[in-house]
Amino acid sequence: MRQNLYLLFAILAIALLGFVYFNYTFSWLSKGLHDMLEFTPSVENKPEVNTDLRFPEGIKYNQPDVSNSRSDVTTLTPWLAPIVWEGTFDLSVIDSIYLQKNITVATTVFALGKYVRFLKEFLESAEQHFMVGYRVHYYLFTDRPDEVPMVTLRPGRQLTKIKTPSSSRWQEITLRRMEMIEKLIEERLVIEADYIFSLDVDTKFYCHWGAETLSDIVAVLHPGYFGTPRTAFPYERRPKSVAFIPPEEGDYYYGGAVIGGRIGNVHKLTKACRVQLDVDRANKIEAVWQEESHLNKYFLYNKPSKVLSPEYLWQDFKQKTSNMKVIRFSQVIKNYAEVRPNP
Ligand SMILES: CC(=O)N[C@H]1[C@@H](OP(=O)(O)OP(=O)(O)OC[C@H]2O[C@@H](n3ccc(=O)[nH]c3=O)[C@H](O)[C@@H]2O)O[C@H](CO)[C@H](O)[C@@H]1O
Ligand SMILES: [Mn+2]
Repeated sequence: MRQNLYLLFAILAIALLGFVYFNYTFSWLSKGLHDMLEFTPSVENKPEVNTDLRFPEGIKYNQPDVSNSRSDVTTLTPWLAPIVWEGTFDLSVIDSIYLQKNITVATTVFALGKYVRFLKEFLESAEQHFMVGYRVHYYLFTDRPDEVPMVTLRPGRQLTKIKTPSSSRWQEITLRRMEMIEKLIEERLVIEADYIFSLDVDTKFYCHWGAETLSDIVAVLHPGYFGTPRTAFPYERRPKSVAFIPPEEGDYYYGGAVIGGRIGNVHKLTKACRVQLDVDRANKIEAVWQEESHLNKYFLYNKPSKVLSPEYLWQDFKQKTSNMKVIRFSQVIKNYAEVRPNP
């Protein structure tokens, strides 16, 4: 009798322990599941790419110079951001640092209306020269998905088409790029990429463009205004527009054809420009160079951490100047009246 009682106690104790354990494990499991479901990556909590400049041991490369490698051009801004020119970087050092990071570079391209015709050369030349060796994901905004040419991409590279409404005004197309990039970052790039470049499509790569261009937030010097006095920059000069810059301010004139950087930084930029564009729209004013004017305003008060020389944005019709050792990326010649939907 007494033995039976002991047995009953033992069974009860085991059952109790089992119950407690099961409950604990279950709540732990369900908490994990709950956390997983709750964790929607956003721009705020995006796990950032490691920005340490880690360098593998045992790599042989040239000793750095102690004098400036380029005496004909400025290679630093007054806030000490590098201006990237041929001869200022050692690609083998750059790649030793960045290849091991296993990064993905999102590249946004807009090709609406007749601008789809620029895609073939753009993509084919990008596959030859742009971020070769790195994972690249093109996000192509277009209203003519059926006219997108088939271009063979290197391994590890992909292209996603994003159906985009047409527009009857070219200004509207360039203006809307900011908000579309802002949304794309929020909806996809927080998960899918580490860096982003936004590039004009009426362009072609002629030479290497690689990881030397990566940084927090990257601007490009417009080839038409390198060396121009700031008073002659085509900034927005009407105070009614938020993009207004007074004549005594300004560092450089940046091109709207290239914007780059880490996802979070470019999100900040596109959001700020979109908000400014909305204010202008409400006040019924359109800046003289659309989003490029707002971009210049943004970069005046939020300085870029790296600046690309005109090697990274040339124009095919321009004669090569002596300080241009290479042309990497250039605007092709286009017949504005023929390709744009309106004058
Ligand atoms: C070299 C440079 O910095 N260029 C800038 C300049 O003129 P651009 O003459 O370079 O402007 P653009 O006609 O190339 O338009 C900019 C981009 O918008 C897209 N697009 C435009 C029209 C159209 O019908 N379909 C279409 O897809 C396309 O991706 C094109 O590359 O000023 C524009 C703003 O006004 C942009 O800031 C451009 O980046
Ligand atoms: Mn262009």
